[in-house]
Amino acid sequence: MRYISTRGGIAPLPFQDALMMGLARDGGLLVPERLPSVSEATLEQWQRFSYQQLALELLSLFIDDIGRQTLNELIESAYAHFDHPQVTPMRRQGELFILELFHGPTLAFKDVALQLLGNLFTHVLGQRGGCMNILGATSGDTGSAAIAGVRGKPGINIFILHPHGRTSPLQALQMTTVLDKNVFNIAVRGSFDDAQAIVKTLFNDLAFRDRYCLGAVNSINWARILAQVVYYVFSYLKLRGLGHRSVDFAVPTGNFGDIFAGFVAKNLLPRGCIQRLILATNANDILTRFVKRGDYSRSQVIPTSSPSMDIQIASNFERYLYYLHDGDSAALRADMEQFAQSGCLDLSRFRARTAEDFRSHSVSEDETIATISEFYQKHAYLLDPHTAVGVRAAMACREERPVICLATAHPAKFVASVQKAIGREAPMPPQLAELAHRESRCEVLDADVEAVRNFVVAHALQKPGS
Ligand SMILES: Cc1ncc(COP(=O)(O)O)c(C=O)c1O
Ligand SMILES: N[C@@H](CCOP(=O)(O)O)C(=O)O
Repeated sequence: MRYISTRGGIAPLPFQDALMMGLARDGGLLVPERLPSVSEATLEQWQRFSYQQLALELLSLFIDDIGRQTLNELIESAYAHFDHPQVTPMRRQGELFILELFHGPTLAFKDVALQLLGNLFTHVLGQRGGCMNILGATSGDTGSAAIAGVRGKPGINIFILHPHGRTSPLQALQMTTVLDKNVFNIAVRGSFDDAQAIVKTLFNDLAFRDRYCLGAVNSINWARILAQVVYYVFSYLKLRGLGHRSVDFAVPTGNFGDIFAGFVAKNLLPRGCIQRLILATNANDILTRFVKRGDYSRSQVIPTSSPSMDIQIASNFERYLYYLHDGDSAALRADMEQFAQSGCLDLSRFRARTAEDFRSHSVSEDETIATISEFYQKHAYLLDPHTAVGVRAAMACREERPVICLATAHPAKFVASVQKAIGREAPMPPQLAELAHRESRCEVLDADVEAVRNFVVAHALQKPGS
C-alpha cells in the first residue's frame, strides 16, 4: 500500500515513510492510494478474533513494509498495559451500546492509537537510526497519551502544546507531572486552534522540519487514524455476533480524526454494515452546521465542559473533503485556500452525499450535564462529558438500528462536570488520584510561532553530525 497527499504534491510513499512524515510535505494530509475492502467471508473468519488479532489483520491491509511477526509484536506490546482483556469492551445500557475506549494508561481513547504509534516510531528509528523530535498540539487527551507512548524512549524528544488553562486540571497534570528528560510541555496563551496552527506552521517550514527531524502524533498522522479503525470493526463484529448486520456509531467530534476512522471503517466493510456515523459536537458546532446545511464556516472557540472538543478548525476534515472531491487534489487545494483566507466554505452541493455518511447534532452545556445526570440515574453508569455529548446526539439521531456510542474518556478526568451532574465526584482511579501531589513542569509561552520554535530549538535532539 502506498500513501499520497490530499493536495497531490508528493510521490506515493510506503507506510513507514508516511508514518515518519506525519504531515505531507506539500501541506496536505496523507491518505492511502486506495481503500481496501473486506468481504463477508473474511468478516465471518474475523468474528471470533481478539482485539489484537483483528488489529493485525486490519493493519496488514495497510502496512506491507513491516514483517507480520514484527507487527504482531508491536501490537501485542501496545495493548499489554490496557486494564481490560478486550482492550475496548462494550456494554449495553438500555437501547445504546457504550464502547469503552478509556482502558489505556491515560484513560482516554487516544491511548488506543498512541501506545501503538510509540512502538512503531521506536521500531522504525531502530532500523533507520537517527532521532526524532515529536511536535504535537492537544486540547487535553492526545498530549498525555502521546507522552505515555514515548516517555523515556531513546532517540525521541516530545514537545506538546496545550491551551493554557483550557484543559481540565487533571488533564493538564497528566502531562505536566511526567518529568522524563525527553518530555517538554508548553502551555500556550490561546486556544487549541492556535496551538494546532503553530504546529502546522513549523511542520510546513521544511528546512526546520528536516533539521530537527519533526514527527507528528496528532491525527494528521495517518497511523493514528489507522489504529482507530480497529475498534469500529471490533465492536461491529460483536454486534454482528448477536445478529445485528447493520449499525450506526455515535462519535463525539473535535478534530474529526475519530470519526474519519469511522468513515474508513464504513468504506472498508461490506455496504450497509455501518450505516451512518452520528457526528456529535458541543457548542463548537462547525461540523454539525456542515452536515446539516453544508455551511462550513468557523467562529470563535467557545470553552465548554467537553474541553477536548473545543475546536473549530478540524484538521482531518481535509481528508473527508478529499473524498468528497473524488480525489481531485486541485479542487481540494482551492477549497483549502479559500477556507484559509475567508474562514468559510459553502459545501451545500455535497449535502446528499454527506447525508449518506452522517447525521449530526450539536449538544448544549445544559444538555451535556443533564445527560450525565439522567444516564446515571437510569443505568447507574457514569459518562464523561465528551461521551455524554455523543450519547445525547445518538438519542436525537437514532433510527431503527443499534447505535454504538464511543465512550472516549473516563469520567474521573472531568471532576467539576461530574460533580455538577450527580452531586459528587466519580471514583478516582489510582493513576489520577496521586497526580495532585506530584511535582510538575511546564513552559508557558505566548501563542507565537517564533516563541515555540525557539523553545524547540533549545531542547531538541540533534541529528548526529549536525
Ligand atoms: C475525550 C475526547 N472525546 C472526543 C474527542 C474528539 O475526537 P476527534 O478530535 O478525533 O474528533 C477528543 C479529542 O480528540 C477527546 O479527547
Ligand atoms: N481532542 C484532541 C485534539 C487533538 O486531536 P488529534 O486527534 O488530532 O490528536 C486532544 O485531546 O488533544
